[in-house]
Amino acid sequence: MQVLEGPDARRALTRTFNDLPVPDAVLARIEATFGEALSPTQVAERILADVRARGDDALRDWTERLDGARPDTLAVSADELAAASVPADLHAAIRTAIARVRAFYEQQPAHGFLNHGPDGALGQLVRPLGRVGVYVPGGLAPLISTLIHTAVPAQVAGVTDIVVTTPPARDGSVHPAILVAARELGLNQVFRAGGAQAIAALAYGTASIPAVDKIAGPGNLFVVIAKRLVYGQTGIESLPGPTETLVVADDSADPRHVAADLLAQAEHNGAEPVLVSTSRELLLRVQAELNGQLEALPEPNRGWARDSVSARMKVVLAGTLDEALDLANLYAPEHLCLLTRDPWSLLGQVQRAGGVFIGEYSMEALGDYVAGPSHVMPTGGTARFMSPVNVRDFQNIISVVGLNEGTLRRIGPAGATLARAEGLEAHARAIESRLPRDPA
Ligand SMILES: NC(=O)c1ccc[n+]([C@@H]2O[C@H](COP(=O)([O-])OP(=O)(O)OC[C@H]3O[C@@H](n4cnc5c(N)ncnc54)[C@H](O)[C@@H]3O)[C@@H](O)[C@H]2O)c1
Ligand SMILES: N[C@H](CO)Cc1c[nH]c[nH+]1
Ligand SMILES: [Zn+2]
Repeated sequence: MQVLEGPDARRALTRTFNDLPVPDAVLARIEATFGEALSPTQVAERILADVRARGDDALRDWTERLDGARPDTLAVSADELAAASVPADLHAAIRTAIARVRAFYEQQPAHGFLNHGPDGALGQLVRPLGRVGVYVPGGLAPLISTLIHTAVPAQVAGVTDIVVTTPPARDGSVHPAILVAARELGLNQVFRAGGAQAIAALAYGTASIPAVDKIAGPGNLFVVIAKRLVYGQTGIESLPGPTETLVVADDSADPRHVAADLLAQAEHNGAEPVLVSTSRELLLRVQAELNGQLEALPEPNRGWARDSVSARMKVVLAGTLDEALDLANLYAPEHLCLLTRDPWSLLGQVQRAGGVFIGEYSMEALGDYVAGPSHVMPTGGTARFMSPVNVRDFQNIISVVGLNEGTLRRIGPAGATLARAEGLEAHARAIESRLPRDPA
């Protein structure tokens, strides 16, 4: 285990989304699939251009090539949706998750205002977006919860037209629990498409899949890079890519729990686990725990988690908790987990993270499912300027200006003066045309 300290730790935790290293396994799969060494961006560009040009035919070809399935119909039929079923405990858990996430977002202030005062009226109208696309990852694992954690905030915002895409299994089916969750949410537009090809379909539209006003939801590198590339053609909520968890732990932390929390996220595709501790002793004990817990995982999870731990895990020894928090803010993790003697005392120092998980009973894995806030959170350092999925992502704001004559008289001259300072004479005259003329 290489333990980073001081400037080495700062260097290792400094990053931007644009220069994230691409895992060797991803590069190897690209070369095997495309027969040449391309970057994920070049791959995404190729797929986007092809789907834009050839629509559903391209979508079917890429789905066959990348997911090994060639579904006859891209849309999940109403009968298929109605027939989907899961064991009763899973069905109940889906309902619990929906209720918890809905109850959380119903508390988010998301209304506008319109103040009629002495100036006339000024305000903001808040309107739900028209049509929204929700990407549900399904490469390694069918992320049932992600559908809930993306669609519910959109519904709370008032969006009624929601289009869901998710990669199909090799037999062309969509996981029944995703269909049950869609049904519970009242969603009936579900399509079999994953990766960059799904993002292309949502952005440009195809004969089967309608173009949307905004695409939300997380995914692997190909998905988030494709989202960034289609931004402008359509909206995107953020760049929630391969997951990452930074645990800050002191000597009071239980190494079993620290290891469990790191491994829980390590089993996601391309995940990056980071441990920052003020205790060298704890780092050693967590390392031993990690090895033991890894070996106890079943396959394929063991393989997924081992890849993240061996290829990307970072271990940092900080001099103090202040330094630990400083490093966490620099890294701006998707998840920041505080496992220290007094975790609440650190909250004031948290500046940049997708979500902060405080203490023993708020493990991030619970946040993935039923805590309440959406688990769709910015990664790759983008938590410096982006936020977890929330109601505001699914609304637009329209400014309202309805001033009266008295206000025009009072503030009009300042407007005209600024217009002339900008060299914009027509602006100034438009303002002055409604001002009373100077009697002189
Ligand atoms: N940040 C968040 O909020 C958040 C939430 C949930 C999941 N995630 C992340 O979502 C990701 C899910 O990844 P996944 O791979 O399991 O599912 P995914 O659905 O994101 O990606 C699968 C798709 O990737 C495409 N693909 C795979 N290899 C390719 C290649 N070589 N070239 C072109 N396209 C290729 C295929 O089309 C496939 O359908 C994980 O990295 C996970 O951490 C993030
Ligand atoms: N931890 C992932 C990224 O926040 C979300 C997830 C879904 N299912 C399990 N985990
Ligand atoms: Zn997770």
